[in-house]
Formats: sequence, C-alpha cells, structure tokens
Amino acid sequence: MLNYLRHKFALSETGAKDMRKAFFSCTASYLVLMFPVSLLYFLVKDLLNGTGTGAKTAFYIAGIVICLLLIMLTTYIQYNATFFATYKESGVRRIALAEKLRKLPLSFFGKKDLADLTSTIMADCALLESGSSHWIPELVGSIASTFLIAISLFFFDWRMALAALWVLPVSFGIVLSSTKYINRKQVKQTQAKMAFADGIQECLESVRDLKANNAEDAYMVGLDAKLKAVEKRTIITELSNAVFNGSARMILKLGIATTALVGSVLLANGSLDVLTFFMFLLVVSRIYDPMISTLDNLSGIIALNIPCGRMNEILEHPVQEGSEKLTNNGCDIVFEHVGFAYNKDEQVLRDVSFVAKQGEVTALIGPSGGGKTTVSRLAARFWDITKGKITVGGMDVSRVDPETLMSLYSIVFQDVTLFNNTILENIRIGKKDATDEEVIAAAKLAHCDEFAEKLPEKWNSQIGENGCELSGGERQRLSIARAFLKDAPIILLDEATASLDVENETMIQESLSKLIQNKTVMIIAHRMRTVSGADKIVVLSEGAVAQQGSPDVLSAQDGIYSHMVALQQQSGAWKME
Ligand SMILES: Nc1ncnc2c1ncn2[C@@H]1O[C@H](COP(=O)(O)OP(=O)(O)OP(=O)(O)O)[C@@H](O)[C@H]1O
Repeated sequence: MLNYLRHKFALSETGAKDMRKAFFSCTASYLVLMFPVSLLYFLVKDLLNGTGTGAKTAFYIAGIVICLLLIMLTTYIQYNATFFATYKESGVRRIALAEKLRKLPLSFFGKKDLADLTSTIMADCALLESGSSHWIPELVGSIASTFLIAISLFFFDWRMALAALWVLPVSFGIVLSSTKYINRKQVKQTQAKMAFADGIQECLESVRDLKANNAEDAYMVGLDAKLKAVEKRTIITELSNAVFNGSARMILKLGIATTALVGSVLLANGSLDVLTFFMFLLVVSRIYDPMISTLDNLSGIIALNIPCGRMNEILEHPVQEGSEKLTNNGCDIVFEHVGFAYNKDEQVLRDVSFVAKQGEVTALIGPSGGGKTTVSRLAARFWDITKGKITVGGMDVSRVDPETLMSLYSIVFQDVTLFNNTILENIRIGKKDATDEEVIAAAKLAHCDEFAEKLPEKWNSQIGENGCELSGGERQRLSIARAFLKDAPIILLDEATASLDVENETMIQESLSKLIQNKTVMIIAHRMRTVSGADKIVVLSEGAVAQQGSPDVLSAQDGIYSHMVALQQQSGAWKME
C-alpha cells in the first residue's frame, strides 16, 4: 500500500506513511460523528419506554461530554495527520524536485519548457497540498466509515438498510464511470493552460523583438486565441463535472426519501417499530454528508493524476551518475570516435576524434551548426555521448559524477546568464568561498572595474534580472570574471569575446593569456583573428572533423579554414556603397 501511495501521489516514504495515518484518522473522526446519533437513539428509546430516571440523566450528560471530547480528540488527530503532515511533505517534495532538477541531464531540459517546470514546482505542488490535506483522506475516510456504518445498519433492519444505502453504489458508479471521460477533458484543459502560460512567457521574453518588428498586435491575436482555448476547455471540464457530480449528489439525497417512504410503509403494516424508523431517519440525515463533500472533490482527485504524473516524470527520470573521485592524470581532453544525437535519429556528431592538449589552446571553428558548441559541452559531460569515448587526463568523463567533473572546468558561454543580485555576488558564483578582495581582483582582470566603479553602489550595485541593466559587453565581462575567479585547469570559451569591442577584446585577450597558462583551453570563435594565435585548430563541419592541425599547416591547405580566412579578409574590406 505504501509503495502504491508513493507512486500514485508522488510522495516521500514519510509522506506515504503520514497519508496512511490520515486515512485512519479521517475514518475515526467520521465514525465519532455518529456517536451523538446513537446517544439520541437511546434517549428517545428511554423517553418512549418512560425509563428516563435521574441516573439516566447523568449517563446522557456523561455521554454528551464524552462525545464532545472524542470529536475534539479525533479532529485534533485528523488535523495533525492531514494539514501538518501535508505541508511538511509539500516542503520535502519541492526540495526533492529542485534537487532532482539540479542533477538531471540537459537532455531532459531540452524536452521540457520552463513554464512547464515552474508550474510543476509551484502550481502542481500547491494542488497536491489540497489533495493530501482534504480530498484524498476525506474520500478514504468517508468510504471506510460509511461502509462500517452500512454493515451495522443491516443488523438493525436489512430492508431499511437497503432503502437507505442503495444510493451509494449508484452514485459512486456514476462518478467512477465518468472518470476516464473527465480525465481526458482535464488533460486537454491542462494542455491549453500550459500553451497559454508558454505564450505569456514567450511574449515577456521577446517583448523587445515584438516591439522592434511591430508584431505585438499579431502576437496578441495568437495569445488571445490561446486564452479563449483555456476558457473553452475550462467550461467543458467544469460542465462535465457538474453533470456527473450533480447527478450523483441528487441520487444520494434520494436516499432520504426512499428511507422515509419504505419506513412509512413498513411502519403502517406493522413490521417496523417507531424507534428503528426514527434511528434510520437520524442516520440518513448524516450518513451522506461526508460522501457529498467527497463527491465535490472527486474531480479534483481525478485531476491530480496529471500533476502527479509530471512530478513522477521528474522524480523517476534517471540522473547522470558517476564516481565522486577525480582520477585524471593531467588535463588533456581526448575525443575518440565520438558520436552524438540530441534526438534519436538526428545524428549531430559523427566519428569525432581529436586531442586538446594541456598547455595549448585548441580552437574549434567551422560553419554554423557544424557542432562546435556541442563538442565543447560534451567535453564537460553536459550530455552523455552515444558512441565512442571522451577522456580528460585518461579518465572517462562518463564515469565521473557531473558535479565533481565540473570542478575541472571554467566555462564562458555564448549566452551569459546573470542573476538579479550585485556585481560581486554574480562573480562569486565562480567560487562560493572567495573573499571580496579575490572577487574584485578577478573582476579587474576581466576589466569589469571600468563600468562597476562608475555605478552608484559600485561593486555592490544590483544588475537587474539576467543583468538587464548592463550592456552585452559588460555582461560578457562578468562571465569572464567568473572564469578568472574559478581558475579551473580546463577552460571552455564559447564565443567569449564576441560581444566586446575591439579595444576590450584586446585587453581581455591579454588577461586571458595569463589565465590560460598551462591549462587546457578549448575556444570557439567565428572571428579568425581570435583563433589565429591558437596552437591547434579543429574544423568541424556537418558534425565531423573536416581538418585539424596548426594554423600554419591549415593555411597551407585548400580547405574550410583557408576558405574562411579568405572570406573574412574579403568582408573586412567590404564598404557600404
Ligand atoms: N539542445 C539541442 N537540441 C537539439 N538540437 C540541437 C541542440 N543544440 C544544438 N542542436 C543542433 O545540433 C547541431 C549543432 O549545433 P551546435 O550549436 O553545436 O553548432 P555550432 O557549430 O556551435 O553552431 P554556431 O556556430 O551557429 O553556434 C545543429 O544542427 C543544431 O541545430
């Protein structure tokens, strides 16, 4: 049962145990609510028999007090087992999801969009909070308590029990038979909501380009259509729920009428006593209440399948594993017949073999889409390769834990990611325990002082979301400063200086040349000027190595490299006429 609960509701082991406790406590609290009915039954019996003496009064007062205490106690236990446990579990679940996301390979994120993942951690977890604190324990508690009460009713009078209880299987049958149908509607509603959330996110991210292209109105038409789709899907889902649940609720209420009708007939023909009839009327006035509130929530419980499925997809997705020990001897990077595909059947790299030696700069060049960025990221095990082998200092990277492996790398990406924090803290990401002096020294090497010291708060200035208050070149310099601060033995520079002006590029290249001494450097650049000083050039074209060697050797060959150099010389001489 525990394993079933864990998988069904994406729970931790403790969460599953707490949910089981919640089932028992809900059942107990619903059963206890029937105690006053029993007390009333005995009171009416005494009154009818004329046996209500002083001693009995004390019995009833004690009974009322005990009922109240029991109701308070079971409610308290139910609150502990549902609300407190649920919110504790919700915290654990969010942390587990975030931890898992941190460890998942990039291939996972390629298939998921940001809006989807954010909604899983925020909205889906919140939805599951309602499910675990109310709906699910109440469903199980009401079914279990109603079942136990139903059995006891048959001991009193099976005919009256049938008249009172026939509605339960019928109304549940209606709701259960609609489960698949409603589930399908809810899947479509969720898809429409996700498409709309994606649209909003895309609109916010691309607002600059939309304005620049006067495309806001056209985009809004598309967004409006997505919003209308959400509205339509929500109405269909709610209407379907209302039809099935409304019918089930109506049928439940019919139980009171059939109990009264059958009871009156049996009473009239003398085969039922007044007391039993009265007791059944009392029971039917209460027995359906938990069921009715459960039916209201049943569609919510069915809808939990979708968020739980999405959470399980994250929680059960295999992570990249490996040893937490580095066993490399030096830091030469060797690609041996490497093959790789982001998506099955779309081979991106084919039989790529080359060596990037420690103490040398290896430049990856070639036409756009040739696989340069892919190669540099595979070297740091951002993805696992499908064929061949990549080693660092003789150590197979696929056998090392990605976090451990990353300690060997300083990476400057083409697209810089900055955080809404101060300049100092953005650089300190390169080395968490660095002192302010160390951070500023690294920042100065990357020429960040030129803009940081002009800002009102200097190094402690906030730079806005993703560094939106800085220019492209300033953002790039911050990411280079991170690499200086980390000072790892392998450096990957993916178009690191592309957004800098010539003056800054020259200054940073001087600093970089100090940083890269005795290190393994892999550099990707489109400007031939940037790579002309490299020790080795690897030309990648259509996912394969087309040429490799020193710039001098490649210049002498009639290949892609000499062709690219010639083309860039031509474009350097180009003038607007
Ligand atoms: N995350 C991804 N998912 C699927 N395909 C991808 C992904 N990233 C890159 N590709 C594809 O892999 C191929 C190689 O891309 P890559 O970015 O490595 O080329 P590149 O040589 O660095 O290009 P550029 O010089 O334009 O940056 C391209 O066809 C690209 O469309």
